Amino acid sequence: MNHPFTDQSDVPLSRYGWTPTLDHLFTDHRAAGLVPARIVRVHRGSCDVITGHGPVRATVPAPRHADPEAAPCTGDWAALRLGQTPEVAALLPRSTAIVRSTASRTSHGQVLAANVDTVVIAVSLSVPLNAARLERFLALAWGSGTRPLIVLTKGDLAADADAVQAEITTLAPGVDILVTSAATGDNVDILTALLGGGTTVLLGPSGTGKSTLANALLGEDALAIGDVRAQDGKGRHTTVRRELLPLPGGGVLIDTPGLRGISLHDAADGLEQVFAEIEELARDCRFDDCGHDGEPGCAVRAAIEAGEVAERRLAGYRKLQREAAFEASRTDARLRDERVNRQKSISSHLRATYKFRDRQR
Ligand SMILES: Nc1nc2c(ncn2[C@@H]2O[C@H](COP(=O)(O)OP(=O)(O)OP(=O)(O)O)[C@@H](O)[C@H]2O)c(=O)[nH]1
Ligand SMILES: [Zn+2]
Repeated sequence: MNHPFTDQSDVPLSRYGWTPTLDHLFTDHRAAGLVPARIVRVHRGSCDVITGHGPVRATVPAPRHADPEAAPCTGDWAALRLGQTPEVAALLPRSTAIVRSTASRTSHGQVLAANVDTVVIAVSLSVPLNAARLERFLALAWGSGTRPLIVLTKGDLAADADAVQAEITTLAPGVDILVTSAATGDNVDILTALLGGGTTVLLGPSGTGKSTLANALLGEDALAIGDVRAQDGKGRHTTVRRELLPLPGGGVLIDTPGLRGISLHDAADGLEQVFAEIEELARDCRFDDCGHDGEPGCAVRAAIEAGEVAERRLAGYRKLQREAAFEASRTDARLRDERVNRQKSISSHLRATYKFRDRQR
């Protein structure tokens, strides 16, 4: 029997997530002489892929669509035309796509990773929970068609991991929550089991412990090992980072700079990017807290009057500003409630302890 999936040449590719279902989808491509490959990293006009016979640098033909979402990205399955210059001939349909959301409605999203099964949302137990931010990450995971999994990191530093876990349970019903510690190795094996053979990405704010967790999952200092020294065209050495790494127990981990940089709660940052020209002008207003509403010496108004900036740009800017302020106040209120609740539970715990001691006397 020689089923293509059991063919020896395809065995390494199964380590990168190739399944019988994908193999079935590939039937026509195979008949056309193309070979399957998974995209490990994207460059301008080319990409690094892994095939059943090892890594290949392949060219990517100029896009037929203006839509950047149609461009290949890390995690995509490609149909490769081998030869003198290997070429990505087609992409298989994506099962999921993590798209960077843009505040501007007209611009297309940018796909950061494709065919991801599980989004691990890393939440540090060493700092107060930011519920609004967690909600944004959850929305991103669900919206991408992936399964979110909340991993509470730095369990060894937690004041009260159970309380945080309880709060998150009410926030994210039905989502698995796992308390881990890379320092003690707690629950890393369970996380490995939960991820199974699928494709995983780690999301979360900087300093949450994503790299540390990735290394624990990879079983060695593999993120560092994943950096390969390579020579570029001019003979210079550069560090090439693999952005898709096989996990020892099966499945793969995707780690791209785009995913690392994703920060959804920073609405203010987004504002500055989307309305850069208004932020720029506002710096020249006479008053620091200028509302651009008829104040003397307002540079934004002056620009509108001069026809340099459209009135509706200011209106859009104001709308987003209100949304950002609302978001921030919601977070602040949550944090306040949380502190109060934590204090309450600490006091009631202390009361119970004292009562118990009194009875012992
Ligand atoms: N005590 C303790 N410290 C941890 C744990 N996991 C990570 N850290 C520490 O937290 C710091 C940040 O960890 P990283 O893994 O670099 O965090 P990151 O999320 O990858 O950060 P970025 O690369 O900025 O996105 C490091 O100093 C780690 O040693 C843990 O389980 N327990
Ligand atoms: Zn002004």
